Amino acid sequence: MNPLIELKNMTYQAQQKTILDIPSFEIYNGEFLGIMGPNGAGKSTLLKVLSFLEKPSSGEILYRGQTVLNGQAPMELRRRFSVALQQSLLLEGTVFQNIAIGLTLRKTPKPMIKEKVAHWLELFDISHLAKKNALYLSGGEAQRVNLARAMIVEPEILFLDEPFSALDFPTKIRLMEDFKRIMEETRTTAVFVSHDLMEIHYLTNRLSIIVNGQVKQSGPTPLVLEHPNASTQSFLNEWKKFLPALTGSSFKEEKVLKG
Ligand SMILES: Nc1ncnc2c1ncn2[C@@H]1O[C@H](COP(=O)(O)OP(=O)(O)OP(=O)(O)O)[C@@H](O)[C@H]1O
Repeated sequence: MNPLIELKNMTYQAQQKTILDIPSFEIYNGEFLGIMGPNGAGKSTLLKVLSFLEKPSSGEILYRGQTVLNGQAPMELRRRFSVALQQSLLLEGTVFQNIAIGLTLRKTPKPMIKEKVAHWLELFDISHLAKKNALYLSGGEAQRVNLARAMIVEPEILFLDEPFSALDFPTKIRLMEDFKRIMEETRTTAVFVSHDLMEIHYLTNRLSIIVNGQVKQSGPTPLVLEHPNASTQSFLNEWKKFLPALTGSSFKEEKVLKG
């Protein structure tokens, strides 16, 4: 199966420092890919390169097997993706208007916009907020609007950078449950940067661990969590202390150490 996006020998440099050095990386159709790693590892930068928001310093980006010239995707290609960040960045106007933005920009006919916004308001359980000023929402409500705004354009890939991390625990759990159901129903491909192992475990089916700008381990999420390699175990073991059930309480360090 051809990946949707593929990186080959990609580096990203800033201020004479190599931030990312990634020989190969793939995003496959239909997967929910997690990207996890310590602070400053390069997760957000990788997400920006994959979503064409940042241009790599060297290497190649392929979209459906075709090289994207200079890693600089045309607007037509960038519009196939959506990005949702930790801060919901909602604009002055109603919730309805905020969710409609992507369709308005694409000059979608008004009756269709109305129909689609109603559909996504319902899916995210925020129909009652449609006429509310988007700048006066709670954190959980604002993030629901943010995700509905990203999903309404039916992106080929949804890129998420810590969208749940500012939410209190009960709000996060409720939103993650709804979000997971929506992602499964729509079969949307997603790439999800998170610090939080619980979020990664709950949502993703494949996981890449980034340390110091390099991909140190990739694989099915449960496998990576249960069997970290020599490069990822010190990072994952920190989590294991607090969430033994997620990483496998019987996780066998001795086994990994022995190879
Ligand atoms: N434009 C830039 N100029 C200089 N340094 C940069 C630039 N962009 C990123 N960096 C540095 O690259 C490193 C990786 O940053 P990035 O935000 O991608 O990491 P991260 O893994 O997402 O971090 P966190 O988990 O703390 O959000 C950091 O040390 C950051 O300071």
